[in-house]
Amino acid sequence: ADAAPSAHVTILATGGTIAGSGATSTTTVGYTAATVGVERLIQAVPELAKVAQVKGEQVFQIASENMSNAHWLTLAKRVNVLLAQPDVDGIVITHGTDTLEETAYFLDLVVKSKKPVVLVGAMRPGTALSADGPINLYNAVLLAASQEAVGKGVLVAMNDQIHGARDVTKTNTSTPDSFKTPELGMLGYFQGNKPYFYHVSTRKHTLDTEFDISKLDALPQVDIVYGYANVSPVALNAVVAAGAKGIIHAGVGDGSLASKVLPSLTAARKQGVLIVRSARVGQGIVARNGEANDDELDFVVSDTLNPQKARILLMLALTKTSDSKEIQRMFYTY
Ligand SMILES: NC(=O)CC[C@H](N)C(=O)O
Repeated sequence: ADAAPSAHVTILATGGTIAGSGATSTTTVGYTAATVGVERLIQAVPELAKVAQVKGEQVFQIASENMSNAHWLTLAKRVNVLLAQPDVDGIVITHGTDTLEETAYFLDLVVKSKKPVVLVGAMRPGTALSADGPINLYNAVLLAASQEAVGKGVLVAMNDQIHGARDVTKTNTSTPDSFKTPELGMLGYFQGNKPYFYHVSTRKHTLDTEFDISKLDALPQVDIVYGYANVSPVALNAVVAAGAKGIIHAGVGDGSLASKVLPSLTAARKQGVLIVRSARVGQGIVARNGEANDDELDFVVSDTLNPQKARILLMLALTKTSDSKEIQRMFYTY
């Protein structure tokens, strides 16, 4: 018999379609997410035992549209405790795909370890024909058990591809190839039971960040307001009235600010609310002093972060400082 694999990987299960089940084998929408427990996920892929000694923990059992700041703090603290143990070599987190990229980026900024952390989900429930969960989970464990993944930051394993937390995004509502890193590029592939890396991000992550959530039990309120034709400041004003400490403006184009919205943004900034100019487009740079005079307005630009990831960085930034120049530096660092 083969010797047992030496790497120890803990699977933290949080719910999603990877733990979902549908009425029939052709049910690929309208199924129920977050029903199958972590032990059954592990039992469904006996091949995992060939690549790592696997342990499971059910951290949550939710659809990821319900992921909250509180869930993130609980999850990140658990990840840091586990990775500090000598008998844990890597972590896999099973997750709903809707906010998987957000959880991945949050962890990328707060995990204090070089050991691999890999997020994985599925686009089809386990009951479906050609369910993608089992192979995705197998690849994720393979990656978390690998030396290649050490020091690469938080990774996402989907559809035989390896993506980096900062730049990956869900691009399709339902197809198995939904996760992509358009333009900036995925990091690598799985093939023949091995991960292969080709790219690394130039941005800092994990051990090289300045963020420490170990003593936090809440994160500052940061909300996103969307730009569109015929926009009014109603949504923005509501968010400010609700007490937001920061706002991500998901502007049209390269982060343009409509003249009907600008006065409310300026007023919010004067009240101390941090304003980040981001773009709903999803790719490309929002340039400082490009589409608006950010120096004069005292706004921050998101660089290439999409709005939902800019929200995460701004929340963490606000746990350290309210200085807009410092926060701008962080947006060019992470
Ligand atoms: N494919 C999925 O995982 C989507 C299921 C659910 N909406 C979630 O994100 O948890």
